[in-house]
Amino acid sequence: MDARSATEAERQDAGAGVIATRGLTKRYRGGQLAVDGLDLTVPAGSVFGFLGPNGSGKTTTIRMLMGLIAPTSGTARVLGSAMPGAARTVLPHIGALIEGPALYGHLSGRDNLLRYDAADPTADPRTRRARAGSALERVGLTAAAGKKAKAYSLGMKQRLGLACALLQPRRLLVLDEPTNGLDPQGMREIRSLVRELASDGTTVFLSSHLLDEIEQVCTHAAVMARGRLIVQGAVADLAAGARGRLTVTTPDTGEAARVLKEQGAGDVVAADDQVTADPPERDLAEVNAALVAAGVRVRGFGVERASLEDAFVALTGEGFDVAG
Ligand SMILES: Nc1ncnc2c1ncn2[C@@H]1O[C@H](COP(=O)(O)OP(=O)(O)OP(=O)(O)O)[C@@H](O)[C@H]1O
Repeated sequence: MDARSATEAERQDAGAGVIATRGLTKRYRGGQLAVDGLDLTVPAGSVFGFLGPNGSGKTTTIRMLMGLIAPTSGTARVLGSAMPGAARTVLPHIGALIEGPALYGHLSGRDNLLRYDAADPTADPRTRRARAGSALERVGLTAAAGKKAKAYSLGMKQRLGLACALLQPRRLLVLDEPTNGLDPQGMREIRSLVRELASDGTTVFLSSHLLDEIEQVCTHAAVMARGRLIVQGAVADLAAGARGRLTVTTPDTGEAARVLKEQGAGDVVAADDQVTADPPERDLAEVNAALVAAGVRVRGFGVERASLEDAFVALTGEGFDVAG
């Protein structure tokens, strides 16, 4: 693949997907089926969110994609080549941040990068400092480059890990839970950095157990539950596949709840001055009219835009509930 020109490589990615797995399965030695028949297609140029509760198989999948462990069965193609066989030629095109960056606490941010770069036999030593400088710039660490890494906040460490991944031009970035353990400010910083990195056309594959994170950052997503793929596609399409909640604002919540149930609404929940429900399969104007006819003082009536969470609940019949 080294012989291919960049445009040829991009054309190939666009056709087959930057990542494409077929029937990818991993059963650990203890018998645990961690990933079960996964068919995943990651389009070129997407920011692809790999979403699932803890233990759903995300890390195991990423480790197979990176050639760190072999699948029990099925195939994984990354940048057009079969893994784990092609790991040596494929991995140089991938920037990865998996399970937190391995940093030397006693070295400065810049020296960590220089050391990381020096471990890459293809990296020209004459341009090393310039590479480190521009990677620091991209992740916003120039001002803190001289500080020891052990004095960095978690968010700064994560950004330094990203800088390592960005030392060379990459066609694909793979980030495993990049905001895990960060405070809200740190999360915001990493999210906006990911958006920025993607804006030049680099495909970004990131895992998360946070639904709203995926909605905020990603163009595409795949949802995992218990090792299986529940759904994948463009985030806008996934959310559109589910109906949002009907919300009625009224002081007469008891009567409103009764009428909504009578009209066929599901999961009716009354609280303070609002009743929410899964909308019934009928013209909502009729539902509104029925409320008014029953004497309910309707002060607000509408269906909220469906979120990815609604889609997940609709698809699995479960809440997207994660412990930690
Ligand atoms: N090395 C291993 N040996 C045996 N079982 C494992 C191993 N690694 C993971 N598992 C099991 O495989 C399942 C999937 O784990 P995995 O780490 O891939 O999920 P995950 O979605 O990445 O979750 P998390 O966000 O908690 O890392 C879990 O039930 C886990 O306990």
